[in-house]
This record gives sequence, C-alpha cells and structure tokens, in this order.
Amino acid sequence: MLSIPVFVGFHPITFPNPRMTSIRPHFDNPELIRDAAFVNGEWVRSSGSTFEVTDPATGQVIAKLPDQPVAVVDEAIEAASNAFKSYRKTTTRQRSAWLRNLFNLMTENAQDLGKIVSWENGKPLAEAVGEVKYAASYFEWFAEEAPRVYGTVIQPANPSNRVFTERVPVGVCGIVCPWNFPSAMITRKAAPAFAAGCTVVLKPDSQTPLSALALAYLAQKAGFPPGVFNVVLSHTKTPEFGLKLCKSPKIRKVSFTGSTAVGKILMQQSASTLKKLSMELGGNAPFIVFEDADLDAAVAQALACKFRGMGQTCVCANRLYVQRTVMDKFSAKLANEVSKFVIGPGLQDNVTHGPLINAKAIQKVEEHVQDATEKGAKVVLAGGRLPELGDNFYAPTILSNVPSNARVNSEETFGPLCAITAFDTAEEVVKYANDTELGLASYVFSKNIDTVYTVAEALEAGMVSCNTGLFSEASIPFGGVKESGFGREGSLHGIEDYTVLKTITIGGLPERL
Ligand SMILES: NC(=O)c1ccc[n+]([C@@H]2O[C@H](COP(=O)([O-])OP(=O)(O)OC[C@H]3O[C@@H](n4cnc5c(N)ncnc54)[C@H](O)[C@@H]3O)[C@@H](O)[C@H]2O)c1
Ligand SMILES: O=CCCC(=O)O
Repeated sequence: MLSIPVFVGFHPITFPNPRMTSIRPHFDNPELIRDAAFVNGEWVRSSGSTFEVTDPATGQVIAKLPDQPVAVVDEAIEAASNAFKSYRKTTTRQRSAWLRNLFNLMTENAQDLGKIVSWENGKPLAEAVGEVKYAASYFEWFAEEAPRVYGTVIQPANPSNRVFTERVPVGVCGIVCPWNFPSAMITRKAAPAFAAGCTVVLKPDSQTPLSALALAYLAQKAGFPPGVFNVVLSHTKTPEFGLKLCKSPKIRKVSFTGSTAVGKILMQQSASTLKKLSMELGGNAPFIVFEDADLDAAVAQALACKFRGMGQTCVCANRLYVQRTVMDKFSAKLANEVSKFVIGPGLQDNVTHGPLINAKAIQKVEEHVQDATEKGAKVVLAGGRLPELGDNFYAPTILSNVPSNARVNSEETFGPLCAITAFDTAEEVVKYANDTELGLASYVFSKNIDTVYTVAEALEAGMVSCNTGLFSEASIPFGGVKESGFGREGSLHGIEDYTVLKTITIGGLPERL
C-alpha cells in the first residue's frame, strides 16, 4: 500500500502579502496607456458615458474608457471599408514590412506591454511578458507568410480556356476577442488579416481593452495606414456591437474567440449576410496519463498546462484521466507541487499565480468543486477563496476519483480545479475523453509510442499534444472540432481564413502552339 500525503484541510500555498488595495506599475513608455477608442487613425474620446477597467488583483480602477454608442461601429466599418480599397492593393512586401515593424515594436515594448496585460488581466508579469512575445510572434510569422500566398493553374476541359486561381483578401473583418489573452488572441487574428490585405474592426473585451489600445498605438507607429486597424469600445452594448458586425454587408468576415454559447449567437446573426466565419470556442481538454509515463514529467506538464492563466485558458487541462495504478501517486505529487505556488497580485515580485478575472469565475470553480465532492470525489488538496489576498483569489483545489457525472466532466471550469478520474484501459479513456461536445486540445502521456500514436489518432480534438502540456506557437494550426469551433489560426493555414479563392477563366484563346 502506498502512503499518500493528503493535504485536505489547509492551504499550503504561500502568500507574499496581505490584501493590497493599489498597485500602479511604472511604464517606460507611458504613451502605451490610451484612454480612447481608435477609428480611422484617430483617437476617439466621446463625451458620453464611460466604463471602468479594474485590476482583478486589487479591485482598483485602472482606467476609464468611453462606453461608445453603437453608431461608432458604423463609423469604424466605414473607415475600414474605405481603407480596404487601397490597402488590398498594397504589395505583399509592403504589408510584410509593416507587420515586421509591429513585431519589432512589440518586442521593444514587451516589458511595458506585459505590465498592461498583468494589470488588467491579473496573470503574473513573467507570464504576461511571455504572452506579449507570443502575441508578437504572430506578426513575425505572418510578415513571413504575407508574400507566400499562392494560387494554382488548372487544366480545364475546354481547350480554348485557360484557368487559374488566386487567393484574394476576404475584405473588412470584424474581430471579437476575450479577456484571457488580452494581446495574443487579437494578434492571432489581426496578423493574418493584415498580411492577407484585409482591414479590421476590433471589439476587445471591456475587462481588458488596454492591451488592444496599446496595440493600435503601435500599429500606427509601425506604419499601417489609417482605417486598417480600428478598435471600438463598449461595456454596456456589447451584444449590439456584435450584432452590427454580424449584420453589416460591408463586413465580409467575423472572427470570434470566446465561449461556445456566444459563438453560436454570432453565427446565427451572421446568417443573413452569409459571412465567412472563424470560431475559436470553448474547450474541455482531457489530460491522459498512462502508467508507463514519466510521472514527474507528466506532473510538471500538468502544472504548466492546468495553471497557465490560473486555469483560464481554452487549452487548459479540464479533466485529468490517470491510469488507476498511478492515480494516487500522481495526485500526491501534483498536490506537493501546487503547494509551492506563490499566489498574489501578478505585478508583485515572485508571484507565480495570480487572481481569477472576476467573481463569476470564482463562483464557477466553487460550484464545480461542490458538485464533484457531493457526487463522491475525494479531496486531495482543499483549495478555496483567499479573502486575505482579495476577492478574486482562489487557491487551487485537487480532487481525485471524480465521478463521470460530475459537472466538471461536461463543462469547462476555466479555473484552478484539477479534477482527476481513474481509468484502466486505453479504449475506456478514449471513450471518456471523447464524451463531450467540445474538441479543442487533448493531452496524452506515455512512453509507449504505440499508445501515444493510437490514442492521439482516436481523440476527437483539433489539437493533440503528446508528452507535453504546452504546444501553442505561431507555427502550428490552432483550432478545434465539434462545438469548439472551426477555422485555424497561425501556421501556413492561418492566412487562408482571411482570403477567398478566386477562379479566373480566360476563354476564346487559340489552341496551344
Ligand atoms: N478556442 C480558442 O482559441 C479560445 C481562446 C480563448 C478563450 N476561449 C474561450 O473563451 C471563453 C472565455 O472567454 P469569455 O468568458 O470572455 O467568453 P465570452 O464568449 O463570454 O466573451 C468573449 C467576447 O465576446 C464578447 N461578447 C459576449 N457576448 C457577446 C455578444 N452577444 N455579441 C458580441 N460579443 C459578445 C465579450 O465581451 C468578449 O469580448 C472560454 O470558453 C474559452 O475556452 C477560446
Ligand atoms: O485560451 C486559449 C488560447 C491559448 C493559447 O493560445 O495557447
């Protein structure tokens, strides 16, 4: 019998400080902090109502921004539509140069941009700077892809015809993004759009708009012409803004990252104008550990995967399936590592894990924990709220023996709950893993290549990550299947979603000589 330490009943996590009420980072380049929307190359400060952006660590108001009227969406669409007329004709080399400039500017300002991400989103500064570099890498990648958009020459049945295809920019794109990656979720869409020759109207999340505005500021500095990148702001009228983007005949594509529920609304609303769509939606990632895996490595990767953004990423492990023979050992090792976390405001030195985004996020974690324990899950590490740090802090909870009917198995928790379930065979775990409407990321850990390969093949997911918990980078096609959405971002395919394939036939030609 293994002797398993169980951490039930106390929080072994260390805290750097008691609750803090105010943290204002120092910015080398204060110009990056904008207080207005950005339309047609101009900063727009409407005199009407405003909304507050708050630091999730302290609750402190960090910015007041215009809560714009819906009419601004029409203005931004008009600006983007006018800009498209000339921008689509720019050479791919020119667009590549602007993208490269923006990559360089983001890289030069990475520390400041990281502080903005950390301030408005809560993730630790090192992780936030990592996000900024990841975000910038999409501009580097698509600077390289811009000149590599190819067509084909086709052999038609009619000998007097000659036929070829070319990829042309789809047109003005409406982009809607979430708060969990305030920078990277935008650049993963804007970079291929700009590279393809499209113009953009972006509506960032009102909880994290400062990163989007800093990006607009740098895009202007990088040389993008007015109207190519427009950022509109709303807190109270988000659905109306979404509706405008979906219904406008001038917007030819809507690209959305967020929940499956909102994705479905936007898809319905886009039907009347038959928009091209990209939908990067929710996940419910299974993280499968076989008994022959390197257990220490699997634990380290589970930590990196599960606790990136304190569990608030679409590719975070949501369900951990561990082979029965090693489940207790794995759970104990995981709890031991989690107990080393230093939780606190992301901008504070040495903090490894920050707050959640808001009260609703904490409530969902609590509900999932309560539901699973009521249904018989065993508490390995009792986490819970950390009011001594602030309203949005939650120490991770680890549960094992989580029953299949627990809510966490069918819904994305999007927070720091590790829900571990035992399995016996590969067939059984593949059945568990695929028993969901979602299919974004999946993870498999085993030293046996036969196991890794056959399980990876059987998993219904857009992305399967084997023996690593971190796989995201600009070079890979990112996207889901089933109700996790469609479209691919990044990679050589990412630009295709911002183009349409046009066929040109030249008829009446003489026979070939
Ligand atoms: N697949 C991916 O690449 C990916 C990446 C990040 C996050 N996500 C998913 O996003 C979700 C978390 O983000 P969230 O809580 O911000 O999601 P959300 O769907 O609530 O919001 C996403 C964005 O849509 C906006 N929005 C909400 N209702 C809208 C409406 N009716 N019309 C137009 N816009 C509207 C929000 O303001 C926000 O900017 C999770 O499900 C996560 O898995 C997916
Ligand atoms: O939240 C989802 C995006 C995560 C990523 O790009 O790795």
